[in-house]
Amino acid sequence: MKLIDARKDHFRRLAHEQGFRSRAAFKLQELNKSYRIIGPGFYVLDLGCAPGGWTQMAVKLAGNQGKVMGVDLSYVEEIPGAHIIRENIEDEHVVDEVMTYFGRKVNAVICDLSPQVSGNWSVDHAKQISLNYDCTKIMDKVLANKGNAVFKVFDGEYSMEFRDYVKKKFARINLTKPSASRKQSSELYLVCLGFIG
Ligand SMILES: C[S@@+](CC[C@H](N)C(=O)[O-])C[C@H]1O[C@@H](n2cnc3c(N)ncnc32)[C@H](O)[C@@H]1O
Repeated sequence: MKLIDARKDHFRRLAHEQGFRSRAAFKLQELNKSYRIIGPGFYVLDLGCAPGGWTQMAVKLAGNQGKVMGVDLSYVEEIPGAHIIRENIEDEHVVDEVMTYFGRKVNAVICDLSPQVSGNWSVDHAKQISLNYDCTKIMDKVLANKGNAVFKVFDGEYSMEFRDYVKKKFARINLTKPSASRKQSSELYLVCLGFIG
């Protein structure tokens, strides 16, 4: 077995053992250990949440006093402790649904969006970055002052432009790759701390 397959297998097994729906949950856990994106009592919005690994991890990190909402185009099976809506994040009314559910601004927005991949990297990359810009439109309206965010980024031509766009909105940002993410995949995570608005 190749090393990459062994690592994938390791995180898949771990996800199964610990009841997480995707091994992606461990990427969020690892990022959170380094950057404390989500703390106890946080209100968390998860954009592009299916099948729900990040949402499950967010529920765990935010604890009993926290509140978590997930949004996805796809159906997501119920997750105890989270409110899930099936919506397109490009639709403007998502903001209203978010504010109605939380009743106030949130402490963290987590975005792990991927478009339907075509196999043509430049097209997939451009679409993924465009989804991230849509997330920032929601984020600008719902994230509280000093809140945190994380974005998956398909690395490519427009990544740095996106990083620079987001940079102005936060006190601190860092583009990083958790070890739970395959080395071969061109995905990075942009961690953003201290929303300035
Ligand atoms: C990599 S998956 C997310 C995995 C998730 N974080 C987890 O841990 O289980 C990316 C998701 O983005 C969703 N997505 C893509 N475009 C979307 C859109 N316009 N609105 C809502 N969700 C979208 C996809 O349906 C897909 O479920």
